[in-house]
Amino acid sequence: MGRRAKNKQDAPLPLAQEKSTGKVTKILHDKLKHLAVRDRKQQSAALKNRSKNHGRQTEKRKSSEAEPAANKNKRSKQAKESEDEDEDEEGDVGEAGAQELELDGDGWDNAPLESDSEIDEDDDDGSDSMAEFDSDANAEEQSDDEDEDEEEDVVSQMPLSLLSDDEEDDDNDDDEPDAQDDSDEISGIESYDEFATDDDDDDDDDAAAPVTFRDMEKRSLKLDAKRKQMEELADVELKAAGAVVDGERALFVLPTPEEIEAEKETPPDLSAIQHRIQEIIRVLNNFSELRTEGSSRNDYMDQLKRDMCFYYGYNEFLMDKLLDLFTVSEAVEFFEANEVARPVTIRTNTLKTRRRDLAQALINRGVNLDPIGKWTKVGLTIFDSPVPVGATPEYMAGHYMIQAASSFLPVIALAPQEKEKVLDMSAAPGGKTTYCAALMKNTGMVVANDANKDREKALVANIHRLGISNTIVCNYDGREFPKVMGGFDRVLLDAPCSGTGVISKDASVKINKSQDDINMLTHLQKELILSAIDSVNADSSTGGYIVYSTCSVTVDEDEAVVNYALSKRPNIKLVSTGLDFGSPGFTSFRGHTFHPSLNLTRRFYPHAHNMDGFFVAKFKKFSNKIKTADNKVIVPAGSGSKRKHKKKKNSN
Ligand SMILES: C[S@@+](CC[C@H](N)C(=O)[O-])C[C@H]1O[C@@H](n2cnc3c(N)ncnc32)[C@H](O)[C@@H]1O
Repeated sequence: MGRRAKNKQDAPLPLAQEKSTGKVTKILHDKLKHLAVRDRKQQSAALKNRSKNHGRQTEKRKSSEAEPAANKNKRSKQAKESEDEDEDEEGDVGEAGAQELELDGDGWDNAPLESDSEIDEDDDDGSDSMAEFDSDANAEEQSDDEDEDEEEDVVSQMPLSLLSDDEEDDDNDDDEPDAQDDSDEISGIESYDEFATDDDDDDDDDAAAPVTFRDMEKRSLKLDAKRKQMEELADVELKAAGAVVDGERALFVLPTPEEIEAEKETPPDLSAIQHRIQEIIRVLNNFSELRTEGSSRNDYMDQLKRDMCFYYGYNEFLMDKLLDLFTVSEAVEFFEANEVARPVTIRTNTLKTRRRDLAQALINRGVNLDPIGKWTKVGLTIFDSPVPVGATPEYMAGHYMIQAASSFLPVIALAPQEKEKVLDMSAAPGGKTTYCAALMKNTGMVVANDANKDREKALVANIHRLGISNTIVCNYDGREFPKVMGGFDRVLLDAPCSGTGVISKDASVKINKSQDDINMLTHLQKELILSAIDSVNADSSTGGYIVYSTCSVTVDEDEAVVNYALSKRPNIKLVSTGLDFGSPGFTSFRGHTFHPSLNLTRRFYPHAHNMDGFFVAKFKKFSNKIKTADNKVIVPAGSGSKRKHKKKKNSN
């Protein structure tokens, strides 16, 4: 993964290096770099081409193969995000969302990163002084630095003739190879010939490249022969697999009950089960044409569920829940994504440092990193690190928090402002509390509560390590809250949940959840959300917001809880989370209809967003009074900034 981050870079050298590098050396260095990049491009084109040829033949058989989906998704997403990040660091979502709503003032990210925005502007000047690099440029710069090391390795392994060729050819583009290219071919440098051939064949690469070769016809014949050979090979392979006969797929037939019984007696053949999963999905996706006589959709679904439970290790309850949520193909993507660890991400503690300084410090320790994405100015993805990320001097000094990318989202949505009074109702171990405190620049007050005293130890430790001084920790059941303390400008309820969004971190969720667990959790979540709402002061001049989040993807714990809150508290409404990615929440689900505004909530999935499964809803409380059905007006204790006690009339 680190290589990916390295490869994408084409940024200036880190300043330290540039300062100490003479002009001539730099030119030479740039040439070598150009050479190495070109060489790598050629090699990857060659590889791509080969697999393309082979892939075309096997595509039919493998069309529904979901195995690489999550990884591919992840790769392209990360690459895309990184590219986007390079292009524009200004368009922060939290900020944009807040502006759009005209509710959150400047947005969270302006506060700690004023300097960043200045830097962004300066960066556009094209100046290459260190002070003018924004954090992303810096991260990029470092990756580039590593890239150069890698490139030097590549260069050192290159044939001398090729090296000198590129040196001379420095200013030429790949699409304008010169006589030197030809002479290379003549002199029989095999690798060059091969690269050129592959390049030639690669649609994605520059189309002008092939015109440089003299014996095009010979090469073309050679290429045809190679292709034919590959086709034959692929055919043999496919026929051996019994999947293709004369270009058609063989009819997939469900195993009989006897065959299923016999299967149980033999050691499980995972690849056969995986193949059957794909075949059943293929049939289900084109049922009228591909079904076999006598087998119903339910027969296929039952077999599919059995196979997926076995193959991915889920219990039937969760399998059913997830198949309610996703199409079968998407469910497979979700399962696959859960088999892959999410990238390690960290959040810069802007109370102590800036992202670019942190990135530089970590890079100096050999850490390979990149900004998470353009939606955050404080997050970094760690691709690899020679030192444990939780034990660097920067970590110890509180310069960052190891925090899942998804865990940034509710705080971005909450957008706490300086000098506000904020409640984090279930705060331990404190990723979100400490982010709130940082956005508030250690002003105002954060009340960090959690019902679990043990977990609060980590919360307290993080608060100290990160240098947070505006936060108090308390240990109540959140349901007591409006009575304990109220009148908050904003409340975050990052609710206890089943964790179905974080299976890649905790695989036990696959088998240890039942409907009873979900029922218990949703009951608690519903009580907590009402407490959270009642703890907010609707008359707050800057706030009046509640954010509800879970790391679960079940509708029971997400939309259903939010819908419940809307029905019980007519003094609130859903507003935009300010997050411009994620899927909209469900407005109806399996026969249940939710309030149409549920589409303002956001869902995040590992297979779609390369982050933990997550749900975020943001409410605005517009009144402290609740009108009941029989027209009574109730003012729940804790809504206003001060609790009002009626004076008892003295009976004497
Ligand atoms: C999802 S975790 C919170 C993670 C935390 N917000 C963070 O970002 O680090 C849910 C938390 O809810 C706490 N919790 C469970 N029941 C609670 C209750 N009745 N009142 C308050 N907190 C509760 C758990 O102890 C757990 O720490």
